[in-house]
Amino acid sequence: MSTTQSLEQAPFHNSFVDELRGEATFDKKPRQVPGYHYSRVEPTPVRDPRLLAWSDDLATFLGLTRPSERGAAVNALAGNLVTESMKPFAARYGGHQFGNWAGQLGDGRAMSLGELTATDGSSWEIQLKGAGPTPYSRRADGRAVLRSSLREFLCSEAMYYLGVPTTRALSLVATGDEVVRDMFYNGNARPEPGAIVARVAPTFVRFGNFQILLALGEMDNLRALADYVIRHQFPELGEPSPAVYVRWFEEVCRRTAIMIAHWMSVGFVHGVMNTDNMSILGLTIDYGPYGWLEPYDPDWTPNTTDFGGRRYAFGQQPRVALWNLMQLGQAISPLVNDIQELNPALQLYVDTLATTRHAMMLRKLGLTDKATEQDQKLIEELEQALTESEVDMTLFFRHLSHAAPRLLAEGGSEAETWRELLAAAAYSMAPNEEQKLVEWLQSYLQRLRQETATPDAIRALMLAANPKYVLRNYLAQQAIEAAEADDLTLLNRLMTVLKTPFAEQPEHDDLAAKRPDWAREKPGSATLSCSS
Ligand SMILES: Nc1ncnc2c1ncn2[C@@H]1O[C@H](COP(=O)(O)OP(=O)(O)OP(=O)(O)O)[C@@H](O)[C@H]1O
Ligand SMILES: [Mg+2]
Repeated sequence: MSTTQSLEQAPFHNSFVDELRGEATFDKKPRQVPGYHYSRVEPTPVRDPRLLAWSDDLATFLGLTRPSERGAAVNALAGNLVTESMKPFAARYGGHQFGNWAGQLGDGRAMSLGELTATDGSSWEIQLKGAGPTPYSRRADGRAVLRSSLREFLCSEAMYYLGVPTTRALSLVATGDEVVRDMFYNGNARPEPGAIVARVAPTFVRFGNFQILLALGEMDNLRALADYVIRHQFPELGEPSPAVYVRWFEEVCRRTAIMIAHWMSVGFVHGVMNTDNMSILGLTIDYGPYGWLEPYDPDWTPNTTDFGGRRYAFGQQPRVALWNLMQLGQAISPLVNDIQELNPALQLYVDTLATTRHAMMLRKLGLTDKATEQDQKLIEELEQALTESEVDMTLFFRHLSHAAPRLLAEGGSEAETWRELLAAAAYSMAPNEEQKLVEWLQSYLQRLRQETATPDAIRALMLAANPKYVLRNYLAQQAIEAAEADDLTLLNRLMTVLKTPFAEQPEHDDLAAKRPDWAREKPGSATLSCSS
C-alpha cells in the first residue's frame, strides 16, 4: 500500500539532468547556450507564497498530501524551497513562431524541479511556470501573472477531464509579488498580482528542443535527446536505431493527430501553435491565449496577436499541426537513413486525423451503425450550416443529445423541437440560416431513425461525447476578476463542475449558459494577447 507524503518530503529523481548535457553555472544572465540540452537554475524566491488551488485527484495519484495555505510544501511550489533531491533546470529549445524561425527560446520562466514516481510507478516531471529568470528569459522577467496562471491551471485540468491529451496542473500559488504587464501591448502597463502554476507531465520536451539542435548542428545532442525521449517515453518501440526513429516519428504524428481531433471535437482553440508549444508526447501544452468556440466559426481565434493572419484560428489547427510535424521531421532527419522514410508518418497524421475526427463526430451525432459515405456529407453540411449562422457549438450538440433521442422515443412535433433547440443555442438567427439548419436537422433525424440502438442508448452515447460544461472564456475571466479581489468561490466551483463536464449537474446550469451579451467583445473574455 502506498502512503502519501508532503511535497517537500517527496523524493525526486532527475533523469533529464542526469542523462542529458547540462550547463551547470547557475548563471541567470540571458544568453545563447550552444552545446547543451538544459541549464541548471535556481528559482528566484517570492515574497509571500500562498496556495490558491490544488488538484486533489492528481495529487492523490502522485502520492502527495494536500498542503495547507502556507508552509513548506507551498514554498516548494513557489520556488522558495528547493529540497535536496530536486535538481531544477530550464530546458533549451528553439522554435518557429508564427511560421518564422525564432532561434533559441527555451524555458524563460518555466523550470522543472525533477520527476516524481506516481502511485502506479510511472514518472512525472513537475515544472513551475513563473519561477523567475533563467538564461532563456531574453528581455523578460521570468514571471507569470495570476490571470494567465489561473487560466492555465483551470483549463489544463478541464481538458484532462474532457479526455483531451494534455499536461496537467497540480497547484496555483499566489506569489505576493506584483508583476508589471501591458496586457494589450498598447502602452497601458500596470502591476498585476503574480502567480506560479506547478504543472505535471511525463516530459515537457517540445518539437523545438530538437529543432534548436539541428539548427546549430549539434548532432550528438540531437541523437542523445531522441534516445532519452524514446527510452523513457516510448520504450515499447525498442532500443533506438534508424528504424526506431522512423517508428517514433510515426507515433508522434499519430498522437498529434489524436490531440488535434479532440480539440476540433470540443471547440478548443490553442491560440499559439508555435513549434515550441508542441509536445513530443502529443499533449496540449502552453495554455496562453487559448479559447473555446462559442459561435461555431472556423475563422475564430481569441489571440489578438494573430488577428492579422489568423494562422492559428480554429479551422487552421489541423493544417498547422501538420506543418509543425514537418518541422520536427526536418529536425530529426539526420537520425534516419533517408528523409523520405519520414513521409509515411505525415500521411499517417493526415489519415489518423481524418478517421478520428470522423469517428468523434459520429459519436457526437449518436450515429454508430452503417456509417456510410453519406454520413461524411451530413457532417460537412452541418459544419457549413453552423458556420453560416451564429450558433453556440457546445449548446447545439448538448441540446441535440437530448432533443433527437426524445423525438425518436416519444415522437412529438419535430418543427417545435428544432425551434426550441435553435432558440436555446443561437445568438442570432436570420430566417434563411434557420431554414438551412432545420433542413439539416430533418435529414439528420431521418438518418438517426436508421440506427438500431434504442433512443436511450443513443442519448447516452451523445451525452458522453458532447460536454455540457466547458471553460467558456468569460467564465475564466469572471473567476480571475474574483480571485484578484481575493474571492475564490467561482474558481472552486469551476474546478468541481469541470471535473464531470458530461454530467448534468443541474445546480450549476448557469455555468452552461449561453455567453452573455456583455462578454461578446470584452477583453479577456472575447480577446486575449500573448501578454501573460
Ligand atoms: N515573462 C517571461 N519571462 C521570461 N521568458 C518568457 C516570459 N514569457 C514568455 N517567455 C518565453 O518566451 C518564449 C515564448 O513564450 P510562450 O508564451 O510560448 O511560452 P510560455 O507561456 O512562457 O510558456 P510555456 O510554453 O512553457 O507554457 C518561451 O521561451 C518563454 O519561456
Ligand atoms: Mg510557450
